[in-house]
Amino acid sequence: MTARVYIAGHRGMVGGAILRRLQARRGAGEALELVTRSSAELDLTDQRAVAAFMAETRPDIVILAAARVGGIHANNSYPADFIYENLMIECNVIHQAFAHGTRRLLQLGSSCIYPRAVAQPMREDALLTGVLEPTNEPYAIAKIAGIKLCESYNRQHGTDFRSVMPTNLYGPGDNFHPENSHVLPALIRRFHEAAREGAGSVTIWGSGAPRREFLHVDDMAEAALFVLDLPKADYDANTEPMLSHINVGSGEDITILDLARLVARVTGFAGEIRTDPTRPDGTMRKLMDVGRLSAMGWSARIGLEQGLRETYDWFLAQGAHGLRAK
Ligand SMILES: NC(=O)C1=CN([C@@H]2O[C@H](COP(=O)(O)OP(=O)(O)OC[C@H]3O[C@@H](n4cnc5c(N)ncnc54)[C@H](OP(=O)(O)O)[C@@H]3O)[C@@H](O)[C@H]2O)C=CC1
Ligand SMILES: C[C@H]1O[C@H](OP(=O)(O)OP(=O)(O)OC[C@H]2O[C@@H](n3cnc4c(=O)[nH]c(N)nc43)[C@H](O)[C@@H]2O)[C@@H](O)[C@@H](O)C1=O
Repeated sequence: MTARVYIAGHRGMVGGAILRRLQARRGAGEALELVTRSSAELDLTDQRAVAAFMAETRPDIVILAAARVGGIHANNSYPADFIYENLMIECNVIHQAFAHGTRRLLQLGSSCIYPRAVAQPMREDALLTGVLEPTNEPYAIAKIAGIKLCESYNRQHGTDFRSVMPTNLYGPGDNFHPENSHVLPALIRRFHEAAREGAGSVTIWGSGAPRREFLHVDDMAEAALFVLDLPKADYDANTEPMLSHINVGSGEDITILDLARLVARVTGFAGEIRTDPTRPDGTMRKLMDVGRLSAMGWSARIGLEQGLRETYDWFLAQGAHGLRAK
């Protein structure tokens, strides 16, 4: 029987990578009907619109990769947008999927759900054990609510709603906005422009000392579908009813200064790298414990330098007009 799969957020970096992978599987003969809507066609913060869409399409499977997403500056500048839009999207999609008989759902959270001073690497059971990082607390609260929505519907209604918690992601389709993006695309753009203009120095935000873990979006898409495809008994055997989320990461982290040096090398920038202490560092370290997922049989394949080079090639191929405006 053909499975109808709704990919929410298919125009985004992660949703796009998941869609490409599912299209390839359909092309290889798997019985899949893929349903997509842009935010202009369906605003997922609109409860009535989401209810009508779910009633019309009745997806068997929902992949929730739509969210209000941004880097440290965007999170810090628009906290109301980040908490409101993400809570609304999650409530509407998860509830209406339940109400219209979706048999399995996978939603994406984030590594920022964990307390800011938590032991590294961060285990799934560190959730709700301490104070969150203030620069992204509203977004993190919404992402924690997403996990608890899934768990609550599973416990009360017997649904099969799952959550993956990705580390910092990058790759083709990323947002290269100079202020609102995450660090990796921001640095690709800044170092590329500096190399092209022959600038003597590039300034990165904060002290350069924070450590981050980066995962290529193609690895992320593969991991998401790996978790989605697990038989329910296997998912349940590896999680607990009230601790049901699964970390996804590469298992390796790097300082922001070393990341900047790597980006400089890849983009051909040979000048000085300066730091800007007036910009926030955010959490000093975020490294996922990926033991739960690797015990199930998945681990990352794309190394940071290889992934960075591919992403830079994609960035160059877009030209200035192919990049997102905000
Ligand atoms: N990027 C990262 O480093 C990380 C991402 N994540 C999570 O992964 C998921 C995907 O992120 P990513 O692909 O990077 O984000 P993007 O910003 O690339 O994509 C998000 C997508 O969500 C859609 N969307 C946003 N608001 C609405 C709305 N109101 N109605 C309908 N659609 C909406 C947008 O659709 P449209 O284009 O049609 O407007 C957009 O394509 C998110 O849940 C995010 O929190 C987790 C950890 C790290
Ligand atoms: C995925 C994750 O993303 C966000 O958290 P974050 O990890 O702090 O994200 P970031 O990529 O923006 O920064 C990482 C580090 O890098 C430094 N940094 C240097 N120079 C630039 C720079 O030019 N831009 C940016 N954005 N950061 C820079 C920056 O100061 C910080 O120390 C949250 O949205 C959170 O909610 C979330 O889920």
